[in-house]
Amino acid sequence: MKLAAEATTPLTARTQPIPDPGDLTAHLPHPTALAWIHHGEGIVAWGQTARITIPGGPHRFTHAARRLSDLFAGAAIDDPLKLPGTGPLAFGSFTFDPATDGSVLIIPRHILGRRDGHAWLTTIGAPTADPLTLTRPPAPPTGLRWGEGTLSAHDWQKAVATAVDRIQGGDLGKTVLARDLTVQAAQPIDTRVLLSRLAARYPTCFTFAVDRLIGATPELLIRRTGDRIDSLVLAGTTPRGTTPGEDRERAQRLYRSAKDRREHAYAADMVRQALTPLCTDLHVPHRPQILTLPNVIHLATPVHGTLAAQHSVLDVLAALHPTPAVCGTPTAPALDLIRELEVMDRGRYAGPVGWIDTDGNGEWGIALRCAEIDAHDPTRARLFAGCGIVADSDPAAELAEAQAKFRPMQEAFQG
Ligand SMILES: C=C(O[C@H]1C=CC=C(C(=O)O)[C@@H]1O)C(=O)O
Repeated sequence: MKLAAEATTPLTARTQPIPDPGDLTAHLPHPTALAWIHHGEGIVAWGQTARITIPGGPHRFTHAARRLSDLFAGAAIDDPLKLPGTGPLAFGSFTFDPATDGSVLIIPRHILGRRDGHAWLTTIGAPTADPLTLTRPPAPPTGLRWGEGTLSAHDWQKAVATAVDRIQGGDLGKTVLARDLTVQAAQPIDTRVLLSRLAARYPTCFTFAVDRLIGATPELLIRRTGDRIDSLVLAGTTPRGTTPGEDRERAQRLYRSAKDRREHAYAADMVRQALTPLCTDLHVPHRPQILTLPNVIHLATPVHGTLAAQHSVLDVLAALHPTPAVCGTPTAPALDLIRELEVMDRGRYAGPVGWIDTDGNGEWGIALRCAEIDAHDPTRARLFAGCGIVADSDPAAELAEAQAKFRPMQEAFQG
């Protein structure tokens, strides 16, 4: 496996407690930013001390973990706080398809964090004068032009109908089909504006940015804090209603829908199976809960467990990804059908996104409700949304669901 890294060796890192900075996104000095924010807490970062690019392959998480621990190994760390997210860490984002290149881990130069009444600034490498000074004020995107992505709405519904036929024919139980939209802005897109809008409007989601991929995902793939792990499995969705009464009625219909409960059970069962061998105890409720977001209502299963051994958060990711929430079940035929019917490369959409520290702790979501800014043209981006497809899925209803899932990012662009 070929890994590219560029680093100051050996790594030095200093974490300093600081007064509460308030809104984390307001302190990002550059349009390119790294972020993981939940309920206004978390970490934002900028600059690059090291970058590990990870090619596709079956052992990509293991190899990424090994390369990262080589970089962290000789580090001289001054961290009086020793909290999750203090000290040096890497942000990461992996491609959805295990076979594709494009996964990345980035050790930033500066990290600003706030959590549980603490706030801190970590500098990796030589100290610099006042890293919290804005060098360029954020500029909202203007002159937006929207376009259909790889498949038109009509062709995507045809793909959904084909998937339903294959599922009814017995090839598989569930797949997940996604589509993309494109947006063109008049100027290079400033990540900070999108981040601050998403974090303010979707505080219960995990607002993230890693290497041009930005979004606010409701789905926590895995959080590892010492030997404790948490996950929030989502699958089964209905768009929000327009009144509280309609919301209640939609939530009840979702909860009672055999189709959505089956779609959800595939995902919750797989997470239980994947985590059981890694844990001494694992709690997966038998019935899902209702999770209401500003745009959609989901079926949700919160999972908690205790790890049996020293597995890093990347080891746990390797066991989980891709879950049926984004791929389907069984995994191999579901992935083949996605490759055949979507006709696009998902890139890092629906892949794991998050951060990992030197102890192997971290928080990783599934990169949903997101956009990827073009690597070669920073005025362009692609938005993604997908839906679980089972034997009785209706293409028109899935299209409406995908449109509701595009809303957070579309509105983040629009203001
Ligand atoms: C694939 C997506 O959502 C997944 C997560 C939650 C609910 C889903 C659903 O009900 O289809 C999907 O499995 C997406 O938002 O692009």
